[in-house]
Amino acid sequence: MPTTQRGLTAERVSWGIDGQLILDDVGVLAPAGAVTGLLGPNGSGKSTLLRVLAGVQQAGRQAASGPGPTTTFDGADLRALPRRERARVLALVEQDAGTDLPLTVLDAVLLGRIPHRSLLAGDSDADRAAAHTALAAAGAQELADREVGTLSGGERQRVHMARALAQRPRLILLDEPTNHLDIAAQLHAMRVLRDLAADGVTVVAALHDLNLAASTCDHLVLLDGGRVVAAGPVGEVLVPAVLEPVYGVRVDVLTHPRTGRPVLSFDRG
Ligand SMILES: Nc1ncnc2c1ncn2[C@@H]1O[C@H](COP(=O)(O)OP(=O)(O)OP(=O)(O)O)[C@@H](O)[C@H]1O
Repeated sequence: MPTTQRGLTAERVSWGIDGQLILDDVGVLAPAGAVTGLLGPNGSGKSTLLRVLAGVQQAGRQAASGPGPTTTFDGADLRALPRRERARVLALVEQDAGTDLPLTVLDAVLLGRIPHRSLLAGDSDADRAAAHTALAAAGAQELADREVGTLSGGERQRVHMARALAQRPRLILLDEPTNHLDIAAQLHAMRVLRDLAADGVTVVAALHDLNLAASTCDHLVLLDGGRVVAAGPVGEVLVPAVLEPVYGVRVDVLTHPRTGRPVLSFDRG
């Protein structure tokens, strides 16, 4: 039965390679207008899951019989959407997505506008305005004329974010969006994600920093070994009983004196 849930719903998602199951019967719910954090140790399957959700990698079937995987957004089957249509709905910001092309930052961000214009048309004034707005929102306006290949890791990260913002997606999937960013830039990036969510966008971000997740996310999905081991509100997932067996560290949870959100402290136990 089709779901009318607003946001992203994925069910029975599996993916494997060379006989090894990397994602094992994963289900994800990412509500619209919320920031969902995708957590898990190295190699737990976060990047693979984001790529499968984005349609870059095809989900496999868990069992030969029974229903196959589903990925729906606002009730529509994402995998059934033509590629161009899907690019109008969702943006994927991958980790360290490099380019060897001699592109300026502005041109790279303008690529985000392609799904929104007719196939033979060039960039319109509106496209360029959208690109500059996205660059400003991502804190990368001063980089507009630079060549992407000459940027630092953190500068490149902002450009990836700007390209996704220029796409004006209703669903944004980000793999480690704070990678390479200094602390002020990390907080800025998470603010951008919160603002998108406030505008009704469905935001899913793979994060390693559990304190950043604690301070920013509404909803969390925790992967371990390619399976979902916990999902729910921040206060239910970021607790020692859930985190300690997954990460193999001791966890203490304090309460932030101003925000009331959890603040985590770790040691090797
Ligand atoms: N194309 C591939 N070929 C072989 N193994 C793969 C492939 N893609 C992913 N894997 C393996 O699948 C597992 C999950 O990888 P994935 O990149 O999804 O994890 P992750 O949770 O994003 O990790 P990290 O936090 O280290 O970025 C890893 O063990 C990885 O080596």
